Amino acid sequence: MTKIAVFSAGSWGTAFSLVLADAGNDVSLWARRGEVVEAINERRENTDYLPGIELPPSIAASTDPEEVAAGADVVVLTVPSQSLRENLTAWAPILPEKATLVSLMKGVELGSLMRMSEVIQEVTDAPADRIAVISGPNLAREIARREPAASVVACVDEERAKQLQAITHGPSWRPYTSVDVLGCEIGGAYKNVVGLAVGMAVGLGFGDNTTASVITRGLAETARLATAQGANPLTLMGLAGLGDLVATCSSPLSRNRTFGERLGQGMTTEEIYATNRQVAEGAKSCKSLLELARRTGVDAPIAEAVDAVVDGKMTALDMMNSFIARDTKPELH
Ligand SMILES: NC(=O)c1ccc[n+]([C@@H]2O[C@H](COP(=O)([O-])OP(=O)(O)OC[C@H]3O[C@@H](n4cnc5c(N)ncnc54)[C@H](O)[C@@H]3O)[C@@H](O)[C@H]2O)c1
Ligand SMILES: O=P(O)(O)OC[C@H](O)CO
Repeated sequence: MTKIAVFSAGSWGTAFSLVLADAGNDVSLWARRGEVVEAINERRENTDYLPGIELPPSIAASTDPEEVAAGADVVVLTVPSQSLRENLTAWAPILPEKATLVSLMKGVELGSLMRMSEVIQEVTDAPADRIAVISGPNLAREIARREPAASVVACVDEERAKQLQAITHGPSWRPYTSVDVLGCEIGGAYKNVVGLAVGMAVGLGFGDNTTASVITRGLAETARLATAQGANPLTLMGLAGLGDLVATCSSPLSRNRTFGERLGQGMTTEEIYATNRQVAEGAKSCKSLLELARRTGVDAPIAEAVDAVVDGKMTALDMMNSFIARDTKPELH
């Protein structure tokens, strides 16, 4: 039985622990708060982040990171992206030396503009071939209900990706391997920004032509940046690109789409933060991705406009109008 440590017990950490448990692994799950640990261990439910879902006994929770990490073959990291560096700096000394480090996060760090696998590498000194990324159309609540879904397990070391594929493949979750870590991470972070823009269109009352147009141009923008950085263009057509983009932009379960919808309805970013505890990564990663695009010399009108709306410098309606008014050009440029 593979021992897997999951940091932490938010929506995705808890739902992915279920995937791992269903696949026959022994899972230890770190939570910040004692009451979450108690609910998981005693009532078999994460009442805060995944209410109504029964968790199997092979998932054991603790607030002690050392206890959670002890003896782990695989360490899964799933805190909000902007908090990874600080948390991982504290955890790095207690992580088993040979463990595979897996990022489930979909964001780009503000300031450093690093992807999550790069932050992991810098903070832990682990070589790139020990770091993997899992990304795809995986809305936590649907996964927790065991609705069938696929995803991508990416690692520059193909053998390690295959090992992870084997230990995560379960009754309702199908992983594919990839060696394109960069493409998967840019796809995962960018779809949140496009999800915000699509949510704004929905909040403004626009229909499927509008959302399909934003999704498609969002995919073009994502692929422009990812390929300029060295990603395989086909990754963006796959589960970690198009797949995740479609799931996020279509689903009322998506926190990013919902955040965008509220902006479209006229709420401010501060008002949304005041009513929502869960992370909408795109509201921060729009800034880091925009800066990454600027430094790479890539045109990123959607990230630029989303950033302006999030900062209250533009309305959602002005954003939509600005997309239409842009200089015309061939589709494939
Ligand atoms: N929820 C999903 O459907 C889903 C699916 C795939 C990937 N993801 C990605 O997984 C990552 C985590 O998302 P989530 O959905 O679990 O978020 P969440 O908001 O549901 O949970 C976040 C977790 O991190 C903890 N946390 C918050 N701030 C923290 C801090 N400063 N330090 C330490 N812990 C902190 C919270 O207590 C909670 O346990 C994000 O990058 C997200 O994009 C989410
Ligand atoms: O709820 P969101 O917007 O963070 O999206 C969740 C997942 O990333 C969908 O795959």
